[in-house]
Amino acid sequence: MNVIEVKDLRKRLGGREILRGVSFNVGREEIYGFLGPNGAGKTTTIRTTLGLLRKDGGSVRIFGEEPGRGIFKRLGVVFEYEVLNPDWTVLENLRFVAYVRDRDMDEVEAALDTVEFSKEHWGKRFKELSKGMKRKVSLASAILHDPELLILDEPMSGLDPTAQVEVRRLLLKLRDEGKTIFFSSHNLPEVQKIADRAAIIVNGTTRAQFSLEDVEDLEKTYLTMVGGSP
Ligand SMILES: Nc1ncnc2c1ncn2[C@@H]1O[C@H](COP(=O)(O)OP(=O)(O)OP(=O)(O)O)[C@@H](O)[C@H]1O
Repeated sequence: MNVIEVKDLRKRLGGREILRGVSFNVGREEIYGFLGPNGAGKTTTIRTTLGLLRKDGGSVRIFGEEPGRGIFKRLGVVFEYEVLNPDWTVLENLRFVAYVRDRDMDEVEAALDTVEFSKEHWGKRFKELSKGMKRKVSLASAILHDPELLILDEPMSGLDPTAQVEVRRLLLKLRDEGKTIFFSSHNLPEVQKIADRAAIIVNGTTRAQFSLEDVEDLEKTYLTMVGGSP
C-alpha cells in the first residue's frame, strides 16, 4: 500500500487555479523528491495534501485514509520557514513540542541525539543557532513522536555544503530506520543522490513521476520538463 496517494489534486487561491491536476504516489520507506520551478505549487500541494488547505478537486489518501487531524500523530512536517520560538532555547522549544504532542521528555533528548545535535548547544536560544543547526532542531521537533512519514519542504535550502551533507545523511538514516520521506527541493544533485523516486510539477500539473534509477541525468530531464534549455 502507498503511504501517500494524490490523484488529480486541484486548488484555487486568490482567484487563480494554483493546482490543476497534481498526481503522485509515495511508497513505504521510500525517499521521494518533489521538484518544480518557483511558484509551481509544491508548498500548496503539501498544504492541500495534508488538509491544511481545503482541496477543490481530486483525491488524497495518506496511510490509505482521507487526511484528518489523526494523521498528524503518524507524520512529522517541517516547512521551509522555521516555526519554533526564536527566543526560547532548543530544549525549551522541544519540550513544548513534546508537551503539545503528549510525549515523554526523554523523547526530546532522543530526537536531538538522532539528528546529532551536540549537547553543548541545547541551552542556546533558537535565534542564536546557524541555519544548519536550526534545520536539525526543526527535524528533531518533527521526529520526536516517532512518525512513520516525514514531509519536508525544501530541507536543504539555504544550507552550506557541509550542512547539506549532514541533512542528507540524516534523511538516509531516518529512511533506514523505516521512515518514509517526502521532500520538495530545488537541489537536483541532492535529489539524485538520495531519492528513490521523484515527481516534477510545472504550473500546478504533474509532468513526470519516475524512479531515479531510470534517470541518467536529472538536470537534463528536469530542464526538458520545465522548458529550459540543457
Ligand atoms: N494564499 C495564497 N493566495 C494566493 N496565491 C497564493 C497563495 N499561496 C501561494 N500562492 C501562489 O501560488 C503559486 C504557487 O505557490 P507555492 O508556494 O505552492 O509554489 P512553490 O512551488 O512551493 O514555490 P517555491 O519553489 O518558490 O517555494 C504562486 O504563484 C504563489 O504566489
